[in-house]
Amino acid sequence: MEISWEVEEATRELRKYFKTGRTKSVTWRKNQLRALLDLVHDNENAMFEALHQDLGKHPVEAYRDEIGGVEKSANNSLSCVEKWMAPKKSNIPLLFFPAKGEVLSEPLGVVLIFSSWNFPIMLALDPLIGAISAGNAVVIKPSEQAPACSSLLANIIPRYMDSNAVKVIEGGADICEQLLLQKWDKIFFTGSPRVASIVMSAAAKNLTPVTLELGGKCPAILDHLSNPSDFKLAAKRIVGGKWGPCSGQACIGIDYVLVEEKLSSALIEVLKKVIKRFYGDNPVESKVISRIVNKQHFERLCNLLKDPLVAASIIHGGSVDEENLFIEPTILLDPPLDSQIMTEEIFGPLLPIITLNKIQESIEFINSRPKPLAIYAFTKDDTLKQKIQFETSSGSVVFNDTLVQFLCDTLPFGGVGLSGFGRYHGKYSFDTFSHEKAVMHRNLYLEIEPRYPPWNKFKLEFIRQAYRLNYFALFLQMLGLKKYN
Ligand SMILES: NC(=O)c1ccc[n+]([C@@H]2O[C@H](COP(=O)([O-])OP(=O)(O)OC[C@H]3O[C@@H](n4cnc5c(N)ncnc54)[C@H](O)[C@@H]3O)[C@@H](O)[C@H]2O)c1
Repeated sequence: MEISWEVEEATRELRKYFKTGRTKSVTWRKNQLRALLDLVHDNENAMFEALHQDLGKHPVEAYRDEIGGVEKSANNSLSCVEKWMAPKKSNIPLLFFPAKGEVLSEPLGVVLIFSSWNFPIMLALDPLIGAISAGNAVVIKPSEQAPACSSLLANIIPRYMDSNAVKVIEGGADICEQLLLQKWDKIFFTGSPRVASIVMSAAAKNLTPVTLELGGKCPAILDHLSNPSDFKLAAKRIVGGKWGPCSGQACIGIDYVLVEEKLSSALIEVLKKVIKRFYGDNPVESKVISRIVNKQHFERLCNLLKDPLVAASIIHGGSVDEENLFIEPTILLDPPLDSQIMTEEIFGPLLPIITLNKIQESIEFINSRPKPLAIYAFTKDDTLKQKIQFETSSGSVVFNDTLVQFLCDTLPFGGVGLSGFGRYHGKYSFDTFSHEKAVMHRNLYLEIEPRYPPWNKFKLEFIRQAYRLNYFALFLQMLGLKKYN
């Protein structure tokens, strides 16, 4: 494959600049974070416009889910980066006495960030914050499926940030493939499992580490909530967690709801009322609900509804408007479990409700499917909470709310199994783009001869006792009777 001049030149320049060591200084990192904050501040309206153009996102939703989140994350990194960079002292076991140990976080080098179209600003700039905080040089490849945001980022990033170290390269699959032929020190990918496996195969050629932020089917479990106001609040949060972010086109949005059969009609009634309150009598005219990103995804979602058994399960909504790429908030009751809508990530405004005899069956239901990026559960039952926490596996678990984990910088964000691997946000982003280097300082005295050949029984016994003593010393340290160094 022919590599474009832009791709070759960009990676060559970044590598050369990274080698100068300038990106490693705390001053450079902080200046870049400040520049990013200026960029967001000065271009807020342009971002609102681009997000509206690509996805019909309302400015408040755009600020809540993207622009505000980036500001919050950059401010957090700005105030913590010096602390994160500082070498961390490490206890060294007595076995190695006399010695000192520390852990140094060093930048990985030149990194590549692929972002997705559904949060095109957030998913490009939030990993960038981690990458520059950790002192790396970066290429961002925004999603070509959100073209207004992609070209806005390509236009403004060089005007604010150190363009020797941060570059935006726009394009589709062809450019992605060219980028993947270059050597990177890390690839941070947000997108689908299909493309993730292409990325991982390419990365394997150079043993490049990858972080894969993927999606999946995130379930919401609704338990008995005897207090009617709890039930209503849970239903409201389910609406917020399904249609709130980008009209369901969100990796951590609710994909389907699990509820006991006897509660399903009450749930549907409340959901309908909340949908009406949020989006009005005629949601197609609503200015607060995002549009489907493009015709291809619109058709994909319409096809999910074409299966006659699925169509028969629609109990609310279902209307579509191709011209405006709009699909009404739609609720389906018990579509067949082997239909596409229940086997593939929906990534749109369709909400299947799956009824169970007992809510405890939700554990088995979830465990019989690929590991989701998030599990949401509305319950006050501690036993059920324990079962969900310890008997299922997912990127995150949230009790009695939805989506909030994404904005919480102190928690790691990432998937497991088919929903991806690696984590970011806050300090986790810094770690994702750093190598933790072990440093040990020893002195040139106190030589222990039994560690060297020629071997004999005495040396074996000496090493055995030295290792045991080491554990004894650790035991003393646990009791607070011994301090290393
Ligand atoms: N975990 C998360 O944080 C998160 C966030 C948003 C979306 N997602 C997931 O992303 C998916 C939807 O996003 P998408 O449609 O943008 O995904 P996608 O996999 O189609 O595209 C993601 C990125 O890969 C690039 N790409 C496309 N073809 C490529 C190729 N052949 N080689 C290399 N790169 C290529 C795209 O340009 C884009 O930048 C959903 O599965 C969703 O759950 C996950």
